[in-house]
Amino acid sequence: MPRKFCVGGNWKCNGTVEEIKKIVNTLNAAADVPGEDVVEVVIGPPFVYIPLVKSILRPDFAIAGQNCWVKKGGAFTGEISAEMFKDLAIPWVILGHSERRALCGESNEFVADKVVYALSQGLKVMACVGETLQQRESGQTNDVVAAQTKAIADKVKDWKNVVIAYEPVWAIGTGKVATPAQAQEVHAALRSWLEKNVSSDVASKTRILYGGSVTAANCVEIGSQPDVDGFLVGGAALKPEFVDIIKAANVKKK
Ligand SMILES: O=C(CO)COP(=O)(O)O
Repeated sequence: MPRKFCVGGNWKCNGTVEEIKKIVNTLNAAADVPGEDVVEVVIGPPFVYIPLVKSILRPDFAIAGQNCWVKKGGAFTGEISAEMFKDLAIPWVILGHSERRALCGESNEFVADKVVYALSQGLKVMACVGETLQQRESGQTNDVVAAQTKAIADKVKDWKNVVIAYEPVWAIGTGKVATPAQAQEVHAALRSWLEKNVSSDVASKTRILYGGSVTAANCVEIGSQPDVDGFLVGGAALKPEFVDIIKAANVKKK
C-alpha cells in the first residue's frame, strides 16, 4: 500500500484572530486541492486558537496540537494534556519539535515518553527529528536522527499512528532548504534504520515528512523524492502558498 502524502502546517506561536480567519478562509476556498484519498492535511494552530480553527476549518483538514504533556493532566501549570485534545476531538499532536528540544530542554527520552502517552490516548503523533548545522558539518546527521528515533522506537509498540517529521534545524525558518538529494538521503537512512531496528513493515508504512523552509517553489522537487511522504511547514503554512504545497501531493499520484 502506498503511503498517503501528508502535509502539516505548524503555525508555531503566530497569529491573531484576524490573521487566522484570513488563512482559514483561504484554505477553505481552495477548491482544487487533491482529495483525502491523496493527501492528509493537518493544521497546527496555537492552543488558544484551536476551538476557533476547529469551528471554521473545512472538515477534510484535521487539527493538531503543537505539544502536549507527558502524562495524564493534573497539577502541571501551563500544560495541555492529551486527554484535552481527545475531549475536543483533536486527532493529532506534534511532538519533539526542535524548537521545544532546544528552547525548552526536551530530551530524546522525554519526547519519547510524550509520544507513548499521546498514542496511549488515541492521538496521532508527528514526531520531529533533525540535526543542527554543527552536527551536519561534523558528519553526525544520521547518528543524531537515529538516536532521536531510537528513543521513540525503544518505547513505542504500535507505529500505526506515528508520522516522523525530519526537520534539519539549520533549515528551519532560515530559508536554507535542504536540497532534494539531502532530504532523500536522510529519509532513506531513517527508513532503513526502521527496517533494521523495528520491522520492514513499519519501515515501509511509516510516513516521513520533510520540514525546513518548504515553500511553493521547492515543494514539488522535494516531494518527488521516493522517501519523502509529505511536509511539515512553518512559515509558508501561514500564507496562501500553503495551498500549492498541499497540491504537491499530486506528484505521488500514479
Ligand atoms: O519548523 C518547521 C515546521 O515544524 C519548519 O519551519 P519553516 O517552514 O518556517 O522553516
